[in-house]
Amino acid sequence: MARINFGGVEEEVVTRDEFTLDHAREVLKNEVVAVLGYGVQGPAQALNMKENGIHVIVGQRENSPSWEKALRDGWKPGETLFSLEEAAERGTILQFLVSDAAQKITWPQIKKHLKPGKALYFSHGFAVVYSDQTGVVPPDFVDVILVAPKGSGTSVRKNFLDGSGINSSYAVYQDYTGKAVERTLALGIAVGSGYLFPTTFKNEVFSDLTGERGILMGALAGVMEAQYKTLRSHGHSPSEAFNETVEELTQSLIRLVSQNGMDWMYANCSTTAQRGALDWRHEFRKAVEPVFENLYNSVSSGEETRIVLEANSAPDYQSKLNAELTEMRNSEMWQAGAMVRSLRPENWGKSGHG
Ligand SMILES: NC(=O)C1=CN([C@@H]2O[C@H](COP(=O)(O)OP(=O)(O)OC[C@H]3O[C@@H](n4cnc5c(N)ncnc54)[C@H](O)[C@@H]3O)[C@@H](O)[C@H]2O)C=CC1
Ligand SMILES: CC(=O)[C@](C)(O)C(=O)O
Ligand SMILES: [Mg+2]
Ligand SMILES: [Mg+2]
Repeated sequence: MARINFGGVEEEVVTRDEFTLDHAREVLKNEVVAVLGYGVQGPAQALNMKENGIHVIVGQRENSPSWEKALRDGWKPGETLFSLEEAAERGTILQFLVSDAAQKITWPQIKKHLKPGKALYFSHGFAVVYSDQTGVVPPDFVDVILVAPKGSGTSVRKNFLDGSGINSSYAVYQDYTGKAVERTLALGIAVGSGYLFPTTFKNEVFSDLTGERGILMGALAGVMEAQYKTLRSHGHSPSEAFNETVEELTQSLIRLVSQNGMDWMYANCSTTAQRGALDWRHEFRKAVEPVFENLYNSVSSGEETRIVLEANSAPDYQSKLNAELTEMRNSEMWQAGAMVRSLRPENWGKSGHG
């Protein structure tokens, strides 16, 4: 494990140079990894592991869209594709990758198939940390481990295919076999992580729920909407408002942040922009700090979990969710966005504008 200095704080990080894929294969050579659930993370982790030479089977509800997707991806019913319970019975490592809400529902079925020495693997601390709400309390005779890729399953797969990797956090909640850490790291490398950083189940879920509700998704959309609305209310055209709010960010500036940090992005903008951004940054921070504090409290109290589980248990959940996403897609701002995207030279002739 390498000790790495992150801005003055030392942390231990595992890279795939240290924990090689060959070593991961050795650790997992007698294991059958059952990936339970084939939604977003399931396909990415299952395919990456399979292509890395790990013995993988998939468990998924039959006659569901995800079952069809598993067939299209080449998993064979009766050989490598089974019902959830059949796969849970056959697997020695059970990767519980149905949605968090479905983990609560399917837990009684899966639990039956946990035998001494098996490992129960999560990509989120959710089910275990909020066990008072989910009922997921693993028996004491299994390893309980976590590898949480810090990105969408789509990126887990895409980065694997282009030879890079995603970063993931890892944690051991319960070490029954004495080999839980080795198993966790081997799985982390096998699913395509570039490096792994340690966490706990609780820290993983608290930071993940905060991040996705915050800057990664919730704040991102909310702040963009606020700026777009302000520009529009002062008479700016949709294309101008969208370009100055989203397109310039995603096509140019955020890429510079990704490459070399915020100061470097600033340094590559005009001195006029730099002066204003350096001043206004403090205004924005002060304005949203209380919102983030409320958010964190809502995560740590279990309120966010309660909302998620309640929403997911509604019979019309999927149609309500689709309606909300459609409303977003059909808003003026994101319709303008679709048109702006179609005007990117690489998209000419593909759709939208004539
Ligand atoms: N989506 C992502 O990219 C990320 C997800 N995670 C975590 O990975 C885990 C899996 O998440 P996703 O892949 O997003 O899940 P998902 O929402 O795509 O659902 C996965 C599967 O759950 C199955 N499912 C849903 N309800 C069910 C039920 N009642 N009975 C049986 N199966 C049911 C669906 O058929 C689907 O194949 C979660 O713990 C999530 O928090 C972690 C990092 C990123
Ligand atoms: C992609 C990811 O890591 C998220 C945003 O936390 C999630 O999908 O839950
Ligand atoms: Mg996340
Ligand atoms: Mg998440």
